[in-house]
Amino acid sequence: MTPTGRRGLAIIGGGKIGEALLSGLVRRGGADGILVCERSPERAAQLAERYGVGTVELGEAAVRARVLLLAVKPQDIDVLLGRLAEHVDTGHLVVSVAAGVATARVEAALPDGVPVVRVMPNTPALVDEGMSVLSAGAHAGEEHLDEAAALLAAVGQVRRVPESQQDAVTALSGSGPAYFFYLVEAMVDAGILLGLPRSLAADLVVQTALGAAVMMRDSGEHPVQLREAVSSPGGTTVAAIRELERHGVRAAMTAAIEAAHARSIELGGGSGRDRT
Ligand SMILES: NC(=O)C1=CN([C@@H]2O[C@H](COP(=O)(O)OP(=O)(O)OC[C@H]3O[C@@H](n4cnc5c(N)ncnc54)[C@H](O)[C@@H]3O)[C@@H](O)[C@H]2O)C=CC1
Ligand SMILES: O=C(O)[C@@H]1CCC=N1
Repeated sequence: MTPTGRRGLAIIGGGKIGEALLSGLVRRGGADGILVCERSPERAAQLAERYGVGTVELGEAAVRARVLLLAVKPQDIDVLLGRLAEHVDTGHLVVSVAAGVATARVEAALPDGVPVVRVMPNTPALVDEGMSVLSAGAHAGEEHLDEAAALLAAVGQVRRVPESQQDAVTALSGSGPAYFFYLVEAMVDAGILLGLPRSLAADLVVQTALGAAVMMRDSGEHPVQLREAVSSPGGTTVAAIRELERHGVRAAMTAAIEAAHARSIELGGGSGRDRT
């Protein structure tokens, strides 16, 4: 049963991803109906000022909000769930974005039957270009998945996967923005090495990254075809790509994503199971 008076969403944990989601949701629908519960009073005050949202204690969040979005570190999730359990019932929808943490682990800490949806978002939600991937827990139905999807669609794209794929998703799109930032950092540094001013190098690389991303999204062509179109015979691009291959950049990327996958499993204490 859902007590009347419960409405909207409470974001529990207003850190980097909590803020990324919050900013997009407020931009899209305003601050009304969004609460933030944040352990650090300074951070809570900062978010209240920045986004005009109300800040609440954990118990009040559960009394006032129907959807509880848990955005604390995997290492903090058990303590949070322990405190949350007495305030939650089956009328709530619990959405967890904690990397690696299986829905079964969240469900086990809460009263029986509480619907749980696991989501892996990413920080481009800050600019409405997020990628959020959803999986249902044992007590979450289509309506819960739809509700979580509608929420996250406000800040970017949404996909659904079986929960067993969530650690791979985490390694690819959850952590993925950092790989691109790292690459851009390296390219800007190379431009500086070649004598360009930092701000010009940064502008060139960021616009190039954006243009390349839009082409990959909109052209309908495979990245290999797009790369071939840049690579003139005997030209500059093939000279550069040969060095990337020689230094094992492709293999390094594979190893990096495998390491993120392994770490996601480790953080969660094991791989998530799919619903049967
Ligand atoms: N940063 C990212 O790009 C992404 C993070 N995630 C996941 O989101 C979660 C949060 O990550 P970040 O935002 O990067 O961490 P963060 O450390 O920036 O934020 C966590 C926030 O939770 C607060 N907190 C901790 N325990 C609390 C409690 N009991 N009640 C209220 N607030 C509490 C902390 O004070 C902190 O502000 C993690 O589980 C991570 O795996 C998922 C996708 C992307
Ligand atoms: O690094 C992390 O653990 C989190 C999960 C995905 C992105 N950031």
